[in-house]
This record gives sequence, C-alpha cells and structure tokens, in this order.
Amino acid sequence: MSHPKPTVIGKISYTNSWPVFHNFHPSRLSFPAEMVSEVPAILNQGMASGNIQVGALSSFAYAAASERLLLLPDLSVSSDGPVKSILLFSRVPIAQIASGTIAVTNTSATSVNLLKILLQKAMGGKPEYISAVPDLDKMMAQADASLLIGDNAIRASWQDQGYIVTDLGELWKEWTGLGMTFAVWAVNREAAETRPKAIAEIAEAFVESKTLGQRNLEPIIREACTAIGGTAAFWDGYFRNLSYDFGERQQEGLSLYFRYAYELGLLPREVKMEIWSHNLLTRVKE
Ligand SMILES: C=C(O[C@@H]1C=C(C(=O)O)C=C[C@H]1O)C(=O)O
Repeated sequence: MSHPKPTVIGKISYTNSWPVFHNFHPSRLSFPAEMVSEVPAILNQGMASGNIQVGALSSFAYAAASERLLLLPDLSVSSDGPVKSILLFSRVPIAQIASGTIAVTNTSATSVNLLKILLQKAMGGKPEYISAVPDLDKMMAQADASLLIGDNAIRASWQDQGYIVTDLGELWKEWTGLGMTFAVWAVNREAAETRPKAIAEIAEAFVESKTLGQRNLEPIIREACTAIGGTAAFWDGYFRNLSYDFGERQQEGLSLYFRYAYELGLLPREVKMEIWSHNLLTRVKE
C-alpha cells in the first residue's frame, strides 16, 4: 500500500503568529503532516508553488496567488492601528523621503507593498526601493530609510539609534480609518479538493489553537522573552494588541489594501477573496 504524502503546513517563524501556532501540533493530526517554520517570503514562495499546501503567509502573497489558494476562516495577523513590528526607520520624516532610497526587508511582501501604497497614494512619493537582508545598520548605510518587520523590527525598536520610527499599521489607520491584515491562513485549492478531511481538521485545529493561545498567553510570553528578549509586559501588550480574527472589520481593511495595490499595478488583477468552508466557498462581499 502506498503511503499518502504528508501535508506540508507553513508556520511564520516570527513571534507575531505564535498565539495561533503554540497549541497547534501537527503530530496530533489523524494523518501525516509536517510543518515548516520560515519567514513570510519563503512561505509565500512555497504556497505559490504548491510545495506548502496550507498555513500562514503574507496577505499580499495570498492575493498574488489567489487563483490557486483559498483563505481559511477566522485566522489572520491584523492590527487596528499601531502594530509595533512593522516599522520604517528614517533620518527624516516619512513625508520627506519622496525621492530618496528605501531599503526594505527581503522577508516581507505585505508591508513592502503597504509602504509603496502609503508613500505613493497618501504622500505622492516614489522613492527607489532596494531589497535587503534585515540588518538595520547595513540597510541605513545605503538608504535614507529602512523597513523592518517581525522580530527584526521589534529588536531594532529597542535600540535608540536616533532614527524616526514610523509604524505602518498606525499610518494606514490614520489614512484610511481601517485596520490592516498582514498575514492570512490559506490552503491550496487542489489540496482542499483532494484531501478535504485533512484540511477541515487543520482549519479546526488552528482556530482551536488560537483560542487556547489567547486564553493563556503566559507560556508564549515566556518563550518570547527567552528567544527575543524584552519584558513580559512588552510581549503581553504586543500579543493583546494584535488581532488573529478575520471578520468583517479585517476583511474591509484588506479589501481596500488589495484595491490600492491593484490600482498601483502592484497586483495584476483585482482580488476576490474566497474563504474555504467544509463544503462550499464563501465569497467575501465587496
Ligand atoms: C505583524 C507582522 O506581520 C507580518 C508581515 C508580513 C509581511 O509584511 O509580508 C507577513 C506576515 C506577518 O507575520 C510582522 O511581521 O510584524
């Protein structure tokens, strides 16, 4: 008898997604599965190519590959205002970088395009962007400003280097009045068709893990203190500030982001958000 290939599940290695992953154990699923923990850019490639069948990825990358992906319900990494880990470090205020050079972390997709949208649509700026490994000193040596995300941004925000720090979640909220969804959970359409039971079990396990994680943040906070540093109070505030839901509010902010991305030519087509459910597809209303 041939053994079914394990389902490959993508996990964002940054702390921001830990509350959803902490109580998610692939070994407890009733079918073979393996999890890869990577920065978003690597997960984005895996989901687009089909090497990873299900898991978290940049919301922008979902949009770019939405023809082969479906969203999983009730899961995201979102903020309704400041996010505290998507930060632009600059020598002059952001409004003055219109024609400068910005180094952007090569680990992101959503935030890099969010920056482009904010600069171009809200401020009329069109700087030159260079993709770089997330190292603030090296980035600032070759650019006027640098975009970091995740734990790299958090660590850099703890060092006082005299830079102006702009939180892109906060800027998006000020400009649009809406929240922003940075990561979503998605499933490969083919996998959803060929292994529906496995996908249903995974979708359920993620939501259950999220509920447990948010109910008891303590072990997650402790792990973050050990792995990244900082105080328990910081991590408590950080995790509580993020939303892991994907309700109407989150969908509204993300729809606008996708529309702007399309208008600026960052996305090749308009995105119809389709959410997987046990038997039928739910199309997010526009
Ligand atoms: C909140 C964050 O959201 C992240 C930002 C992403 C992106 O910019 O592509 C992708 C996944 C999220 O983990 C963060 O990394 O700080």
